[in-house]
Amino acid sequence: MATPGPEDHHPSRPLKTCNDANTVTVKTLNSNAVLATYKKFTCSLPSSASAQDLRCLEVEKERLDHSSPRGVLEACTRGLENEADLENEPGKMSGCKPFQSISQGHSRWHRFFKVWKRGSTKRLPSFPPLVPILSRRKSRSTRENVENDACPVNSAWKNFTLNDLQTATNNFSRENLIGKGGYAEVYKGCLADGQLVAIKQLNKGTSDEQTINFLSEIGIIAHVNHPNTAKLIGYGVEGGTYLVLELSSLGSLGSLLRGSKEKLDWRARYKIILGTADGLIYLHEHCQRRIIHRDIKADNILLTEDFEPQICDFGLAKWLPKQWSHHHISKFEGTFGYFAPEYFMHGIVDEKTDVFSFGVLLLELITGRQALDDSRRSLVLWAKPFLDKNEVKELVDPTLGDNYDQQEMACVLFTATICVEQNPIRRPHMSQVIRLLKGEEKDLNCPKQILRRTYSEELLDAENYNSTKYLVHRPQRIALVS
Ligand SMILES: Nc1ncnc2c1ncn2[C@@H]1O[C@H](COP(=O)(O)OP(=O)(O)OP(=O)(O)O)[C@@H](O)[C@H]1O
Repeated sequence: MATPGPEDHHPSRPLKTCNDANTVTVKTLNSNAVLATYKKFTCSLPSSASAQDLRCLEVEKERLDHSSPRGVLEACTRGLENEADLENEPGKMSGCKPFQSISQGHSRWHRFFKVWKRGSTKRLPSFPPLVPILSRRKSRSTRENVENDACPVNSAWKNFTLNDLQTATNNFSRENLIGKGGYAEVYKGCLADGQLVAIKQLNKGTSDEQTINFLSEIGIIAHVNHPNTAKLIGYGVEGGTYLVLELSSLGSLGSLLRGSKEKLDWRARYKIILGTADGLIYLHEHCQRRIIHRDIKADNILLTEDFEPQICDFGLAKWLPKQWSHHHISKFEGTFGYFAPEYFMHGIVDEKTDVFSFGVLLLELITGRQALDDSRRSLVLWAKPFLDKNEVKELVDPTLGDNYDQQEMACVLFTATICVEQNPIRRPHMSQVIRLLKGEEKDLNCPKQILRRTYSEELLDAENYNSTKYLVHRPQRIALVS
């Protein structure tokens, strides 16, 4: 099976539209829906339900699941509504002032949550309301739970006024523009106390889309705290939606790889590789929630002055409840060149889709080439024949010359090879990846035997592999397809 390129189009897949050069959103075409009650949906999904219906179910599951960003935000909305209700009832709020840390921006947040809520309701035209309608007189303890456990707003974050942000960025001058993505423009800023920051202005799409992107990203970043993930300092909700992050002074790995690569010697590259792997292990395995980033790419790896990588852009990230083997999505977003085949072909999202993207990133760092070249050819397809024959000289970035540690290079090459395996089962988990990168995995020379240990030979046949088998052969976990 070939790695899908931008021109490939699976006959059963929806049409795709481009937001910018390489970032795509593929909109699902709605077919005739067979709608069932929620109960029916949860017991057995009707085979004739459209992708849109299934997406609706996914949204509702997320709303019910307080471990998902949408669930968290829904809980917040209820918290705010209840708070507002109680505020209208004199005496009910005594001694309890929820959301004090954001009181300044309260009405704005309240409006945000309303818009967000409207956004998600819009996607549920045919479903009965699934979230139990809570008593308008909720107990104080329930309200506190919502505040303490669910609200994504961290009290350490600062709520910046528009004036603060304008002053910091010289009124968002072009000279301060340091990055552009599919959803946002990023400006360098200097705060009143001298701290250098990156101010991400989410200004693409409709205002509802901006709100949803903002809340999705903030809902994930609230739970992320690792040396290799981007740090949020605060936010702004006046005159737009803004995230204020610590500035990574070297910018993105993508911009360094596209520019002159002198700075990127092998030591720096190997450090970036190990740090990014650590960040991903944290997201997948050690974070409070199981987070799939979904858009690992060179542009989303920021670098501090000493080349410490920081994974950024959690706009597409997903929380996966522990008991789900994977998530099945019907709206494709991400970046061509980094898509895992099962994501592109079947909409499957799990840790292994991030592992594939990480493998592409490794190839970029080894070769100095981009995930898609100027004629939009895939780096994976270019590299495969050389990887198979272990033709190191052909693969290694000419700007490195012979200035690299051969042992480290061998480990990185091998890891890249198995990370971009077509069959996700053959790919390692991130915790295996780090051991492979450091040369600590014992049986480095016969990895396929190690990786095969829990699955049948048949499943390892990439040619015959398909998503149905993938689901059927993972019975220990519930495959929730939405
Ligand atoms: N904290 C930061 N420090 C320095 N540069 C940054 C920072 N955050 C973002 N950037 C720059 O801005 C660019 C765009 O940022 P980001 O990827 O978060 O935007 P986006 O619109 O969400 O992108 P995408 O289209 O990938 O979703 C990055 O590639 C990087 O060059």
